[in-house]
Order: sequence, then structure tokens, then C-alpha cells
Amino acid sequence: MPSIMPDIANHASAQTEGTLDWVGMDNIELPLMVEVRGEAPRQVSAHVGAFVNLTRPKAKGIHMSRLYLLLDTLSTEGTLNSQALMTLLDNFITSHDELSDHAKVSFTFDYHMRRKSLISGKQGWKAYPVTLTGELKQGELSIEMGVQVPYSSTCPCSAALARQLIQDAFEAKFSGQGSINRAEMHAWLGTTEGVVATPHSQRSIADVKVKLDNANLGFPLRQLIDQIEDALQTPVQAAVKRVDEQEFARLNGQNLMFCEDAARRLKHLLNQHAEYKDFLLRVNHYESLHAHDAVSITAKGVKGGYHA
Ligand SMILES: Nc1nc2c(ncn2[C@@H]2O[C@H](COP(=O)(O)OP(=O)(O)OP(=O)(O)O)[C@@H](O)[C@H]2O)c(=O)[nH]1
Repeated sequence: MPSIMPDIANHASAQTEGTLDWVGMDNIELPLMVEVRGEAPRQVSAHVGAFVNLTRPKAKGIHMSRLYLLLDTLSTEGTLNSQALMTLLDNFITSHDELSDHAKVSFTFDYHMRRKSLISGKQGWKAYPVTLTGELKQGELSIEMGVQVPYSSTCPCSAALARQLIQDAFEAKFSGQGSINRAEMHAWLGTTEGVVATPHSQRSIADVKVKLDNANLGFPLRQLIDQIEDALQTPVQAAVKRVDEQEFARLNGQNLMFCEDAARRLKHLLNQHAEYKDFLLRVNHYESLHAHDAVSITAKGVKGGYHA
């Protein structure tokens, strides 16, 4: 190894001068202990983005290795919680004395949760894609928590059209009869001639980002996922026996949703919780009627905050 190695980041000047908003690394893969509110810390496999700004127009570049090694220490010795996030971002800035005064980090990972079946008492895993992002500017920490929650949506228009066909089929079958035989009708309703049409439904994703007001209480990830699933009523299921599938069919029938309905339910929910000081949500219905998607997007409407 040569005794003195060139140190471009420290000693060379920028070819073209200028400040930069963010410089760093993206998609760093590392295992990480994550602690969310009310849960024991657990290991996840994270993809990380680590950034600082570059305030000196003449400086050649930032010191990528310093950010990387700070992350590595968190991965090998620490646990990601709100305090660790603050410390990490603070260290990003202090390690770039004279070069940077803003720092940003994002962790993307799947968070697995045990989910109960609707009726049978069975359990299974669901993996929720999560992104935790922290930004430190002028000593102020801002934390964003994003999660994607899959659910089922049954089209209300299709359901109404199907009901009409069922009514028509009923008329055609029973119109000539003075009094209807109850047993005959019960049996007929159990056939595909009786329920002649079914509405289409689709796997859908609620993509929700919230800005946390007070992350000292921990990342309320389980709480947010539970709230979203409770509001929508038709989250996709893990373990399913027939009794669960039947209950799922009932829930879908009682929660018919356009993408507008789903977005309004979630907006109403998030507006009720002051802890989410801002939010941005996007509801994607991956249509089975069309080859394209039905989408609703909305934000809380905070001045200077998220916008759709
Ligand atoms: N700034 C910057 N560094 C890059 C880039 N691509 C790769 N690197 C490399 O990142 C490596 C780490 O840089 P530094 O953190 O400055 O490494 P170092 O000089 O050994 O570390 P310090 O002594 O702490 O400054 C260097 O080998 C750079 O060449 C880039 O686009 N920008």
C-alpha cells in the first residue's frame, strides 16, 4: 500500500462549483434491529438511503465512507428507534463538519406481523412494506412513516348491476307462480342460476405516509396498520379456512368500495389522529374490470406540507 494515498474528497476542488441539496448513497443493504411502539425489537433486512447536503461550493465531495460506517455501527451494535434515528442523523452532520448541515436517512424493509383469521382462529404472517425516513435540518427532526397495506375492494357499481341481474332472473323464474315455494326458492338461490352474476373485486393497495408529531413515543407502525385495516374492513388474509373465506365474502359485500370510498375512509381516519400531523395517501385498485388501475390520492392539506 502506498504511504500517502490521494484524498480527492478532501484535497481536490470541484470542477464546477455549486452547492447540492442531497449527496449520499442509496440502496445500501443491511440487517437491522428495528423497534416499533409496543413491540419487541426485531431484525429486518433493510435497504437504506443515507444523505447529507453539500454546502461548500468548492468542496469536491462528501465522505461517503463516514455515512456508511455510521450505518454499519447502527446495524451491528444498535437498534433503530426514534432516539437512534436522531443520533444517526446528528452524527451524519458532525462527521461532515464544514460540508453539511442537513441529513436524511430512509430505511425500507418488510415488517412481518402475525394476523388472525376472521373466524377459525388460525394465524399467519403478513409482510407489510415499510419506509421510515428521518430528516434533520436546523436541529429539527422530522420523521415520516410509510406503509403499504393490501386489501380487497369490490366494485359497488358492479355489485348493483349484478343485483339487478339476480332480480331479473328471479322474475323470470318465479313470476308465473302465485305463491312461491319457500324451499324451492331457497334451493334456487343456492345455484348459479339464482345468483346469476357476481361483482368484480380486486386486490388493492393503500399506500400511506404520515409525518409523526412526537416520535419519542416510538414508531406507531402496528397502530397505523391496524387502523388502516379496521377502516377498510377487507384486508387480504393470511391463513384462510372456508369459514374465514365466507366471512371475507360477507365483509366484501358489506364494504363495497370505489377507490374514492377507500381514500375517503382513510382520510377520515387519519384526520382523527393528531399524532399524524400530516399525511399523504394513495389508494390503488388493481382493477379486474380494466387492464388499468383506479387511483385516488389525497393529502391532509397542511400548509407547506404534503401535496397530492
Ligand atoms: N464523494 C464521493 N465519493 C465517492 C463517489 N463514488 C465513490 N466514492 C468513494 O467513496 C470512498 C470513500 O470516501 P471517503 O469517505 O472520503 O474516504 P476516506 O477519505 O478514506 O475517509 P476519510 O478519511 O474519513 O475522509 C472514496 O474512495 C470515494 O472514491 C462519489 O460519487 N462521490
